[in-house]
Amino acid sequence: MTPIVSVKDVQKTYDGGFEALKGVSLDIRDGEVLALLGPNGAGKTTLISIICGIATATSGQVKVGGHDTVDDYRAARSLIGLVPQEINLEPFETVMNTVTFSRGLFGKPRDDAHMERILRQLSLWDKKDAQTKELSGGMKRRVLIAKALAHEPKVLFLDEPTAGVDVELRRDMWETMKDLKSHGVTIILTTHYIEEAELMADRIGIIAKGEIKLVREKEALMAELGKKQLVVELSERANGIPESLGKYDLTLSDGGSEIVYHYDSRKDRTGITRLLNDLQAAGLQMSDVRTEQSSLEDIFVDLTKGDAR
Ligand SMILES: Nc1ncnc2c1ncn2[C@@H]1O[C@H](COP(=O)(O)OP(=O)(O)OP(=O)(O)O)[C@@H](O)[C@H]1O
Repeated sequence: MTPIVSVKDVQKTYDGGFEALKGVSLDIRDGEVLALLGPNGAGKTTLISIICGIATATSGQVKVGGHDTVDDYRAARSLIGLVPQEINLEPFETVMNTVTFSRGLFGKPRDDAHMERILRQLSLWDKKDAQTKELSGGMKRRVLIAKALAHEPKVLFLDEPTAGVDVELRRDMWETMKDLKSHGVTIILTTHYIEEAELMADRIGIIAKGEIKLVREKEALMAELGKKQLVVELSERANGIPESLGKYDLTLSDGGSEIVYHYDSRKDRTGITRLLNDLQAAGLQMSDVRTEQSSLEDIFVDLTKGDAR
């Protein structure tokens, strides 16, 4: 399937000489929710700004729906809705006018039915005549989404939609995102919250120091969570793994005082009982046994260690 957004070798050096993106390539699939996780200053906003045509790449190419974001800016931009991090609404304007105006900016004809549909979908219909300054923080964020959807884009970028919002509002936002996805909108969301990525995303991308470190199906990452390690502490250091234990996935660690067994905890037979018997039969004395599990958080911390700027 042709990706709805294709990013190829995008590099960005800001005027001061700082390299914020170091050759990023990424394909976004039609209809998916992709969560971009990364520490502060990783380059998430820079990447989104380049895709949306707000910033220019120093080199590389971005296409949206097959349209080059530089050569064919208008066509590419009209397929994109952007919900920024900051709330930037006209305080004295009504919700309806705010959203209608956004549609007009894209040269789209007035469409009252579409306006009603998105305002209802975002639970803002009751507030259509209210001035934006009269709205709660959560409603203002939903108005930003309505604005971004006003011109019927195919792809919606949400830059940290739930940063600094309370738990209840975060849940509301998640419901809104699920609803939009069910209506076929492709969603790219940047977040610091691993829980949010786990809950919302079809795929998870990890970005750090201007580089994409990993893009994986969430299910595959979850399967990774199923991978566990059994660490067997030995009473005496071993020089190597005995040949009789060659059939197990074992590594020797901590200078030979631990044997680590990698296994899949979701399987019916983990092989642990057999391994412990075989260790004993091989003459290895065990002093302790513990299990360890890798989580998305571990993977994230591992990949982005020391990368926050
Ligand atoms: N206009 C600019 N001029 C110079 N440097 C900039 C500019 N905008 C961003 N940067 C730098 O580029 C890097 C990436 O910034 P960016 O805003 O893309 O990160 P981010 O991943 O979105 O971070 P956060 O999670 O804090 O929003 C940072 O080191 C930032 O200081």
